[in-house]
Amino acid sequence: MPLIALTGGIASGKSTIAARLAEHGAVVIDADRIVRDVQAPGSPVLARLATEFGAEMIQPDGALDRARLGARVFGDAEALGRLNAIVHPAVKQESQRRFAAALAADPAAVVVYDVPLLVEARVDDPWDLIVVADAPAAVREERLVHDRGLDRAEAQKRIASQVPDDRRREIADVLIDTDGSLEDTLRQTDALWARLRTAASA
Ligand SMILES: CC(C)(COP(=O)(O)OP(=O)(O)OC[C@H]1O[C@@H](n2cnc3c(N)ncnc32)[C@H](O)[C@@H]1O)[C@@H](O)C(=O)NCCC(=O)NCCS
Ligand SMILES: Nc1ncnc2c1ncn2[C@@H]1O[C@H](COP(=O)(O)OP(=O)(O)OP(=O)(O)O)[C@@H](O)[C@H]1O
Repeated sequence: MPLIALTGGIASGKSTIAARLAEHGAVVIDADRIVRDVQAPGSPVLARLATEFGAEMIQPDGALDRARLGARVFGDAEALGRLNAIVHPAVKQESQRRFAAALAADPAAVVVYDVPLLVEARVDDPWDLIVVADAPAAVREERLVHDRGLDRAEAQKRIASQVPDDRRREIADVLIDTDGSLEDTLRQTDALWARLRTAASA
């Protein structure tokens, strides 16, 4: 089972690449999805977040107030570090459980882990291949403002909460340039899939 890490800064196009790989047959495991699952109402992670950041971080329906916690941590490195220390171990454990489940279901599966914070949190794991979606920070900032409706200061804080682009490029086995058209990104993704298929049958 090849285990592939797909990383990139916020709004670099990871989801676009992951969706295309899934169409080809890859099993995609999404770290942002796991984050939400381990923070579900009633979870131990959510209880620790309330202790650390205040009960007002929990909404009346029991769910995490994501906008409120985001406003608290992005732009405050110390608070972000405390958030990461609570959430990341649970995400690591759950992701490894999902990799094992994918392997058990199909030993030949190509498993792709869509993970924004690879350099920051998981670079030393035993990946067979590291794929990096790469678009300049200025382009990603525009996408956050125009496509996702973040205000500019918020977008800049999120980008600044992650390592700079060159740190991701340094660890890339495959770099997908996501600064062009969507068709360009899909073409590069198809080429990656062809490479994975060839490696699997060799
Ligand atoms: C702070 C929270 C509640 C904000 O939630 P929100 O719904 O606004 O954002 P969402 O979770 O969808 O994340 C969107 C993007 O923000 C970036 N981001 C999220 N968390 C972080 C972080 N701790 N450091 C840097 N960038 C981050 C990623 O690029 C991610 O894809 C949430 O992001 C969170 O709990 N983050 C901590 C867990 C984490 O590190 N997640 C990143 C992947 S493991
Ligand atoms: N060449 C391109 N490749 C990929 N995405 C592009 C491209 N041009 C524009 N986009 C747009 O950029 C946005 C990238 O968002 P996407 O959700 O794929 O990024 P992401 O890396 O998964 O973000 P996040 O870290 O927030 O999960 C999408 O709205 C997509 O349509």
